Amino acid sequence: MPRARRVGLTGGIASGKSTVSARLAELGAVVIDYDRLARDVVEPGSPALDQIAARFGADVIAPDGTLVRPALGAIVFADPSALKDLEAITHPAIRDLAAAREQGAGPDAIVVHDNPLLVEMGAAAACDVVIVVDVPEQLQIDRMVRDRQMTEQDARARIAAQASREERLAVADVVIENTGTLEQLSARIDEVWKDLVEPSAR
Ligand SMILES: CC(C)(COP(=O)(O)OP(=O)(O)OC[C@H]1O[C@@H](n2cnc3c(N)ncnc32)[C@H](O)[C@@H]1O)[C@@H](O)C(=O)NCCC(=O)NCCS
Ligand SMILES: Nc1ncnc2c1ncn2[C@@H]1O[C@H](COP(=O)(O)OP(=O)(O)OP(=O)(O)O)[C@@H](O)[C@H]1O
Repeated sequence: MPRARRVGLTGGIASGKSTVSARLAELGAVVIDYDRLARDVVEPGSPALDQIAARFGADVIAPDGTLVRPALGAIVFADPSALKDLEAITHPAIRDLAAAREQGAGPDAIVVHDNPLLVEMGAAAACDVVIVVDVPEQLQIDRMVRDRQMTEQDARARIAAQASREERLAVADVVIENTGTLEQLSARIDEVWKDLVEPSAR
């Protein structure tokens, strides 16, 4: 197997993707953070933000012109058709920005697409290697409630809006099980990185 260039990194909400991608960046990967891109495409003055205001109303725009993320989140994670509309507005711009970032990486770079919706966006097949960070649902919920002050109901609504564990695992080339300590996670990432840089027979 040739050395990977485009690596997809995914996992359910609060599975530990950002922790994994931060370590991969330290090891030398160029990381494209899709949650970050999703913020960039709705900056004040962007076409996407104008479309969001037209679809969801003035209540989701603050007086300073920025998106009120909790207000929009409350709408879309309670209503699948509203979420679909939001994604139809933002995902094309997110895809374009990701392609430009990848283009800008050097020819020898290992580019990690850190995308919570890699499976949902149909982007897994275009990756050389797909890494899935996997945790049981209850651990996702515990982390969201503990670290993000979310209610259990909000946490469950976000999980319900995403692909299932099984759907993600079905496209995984590498699974990082994140049920242990941060030290164990770090050691596992180093092992995975070694295999990305110098692939053994996979
Ligand atoms: C609804 C919004 C405003 C809520 O913002 P908020 O600050 O509360 O959450 P944030 O954007 O930081 O996302 C946190 C996590 O929620 C989950 N999540 C975000 N968007 C989605 C979605 N469309 N479907 C399922 N889960 C999602 C992801 O696990 C993500 O890591 C925001 O999530 C958004 O604009 N989503 C649509 C864009 C998108 O699909 N982003 C995901 C990366 S492509
Ligand atoms: N093995 C672990 N042990 C303890 N805490 C962990 C472990 N892995 C991750 N965490 C913590 O869990 C929280 C969620 O992790 P992280 O932000 O990396 O998840 P994520 O998948 O990127 O979430 P999101 O989908 O919202 O972007 C963070 O506070 C992180 O420090």
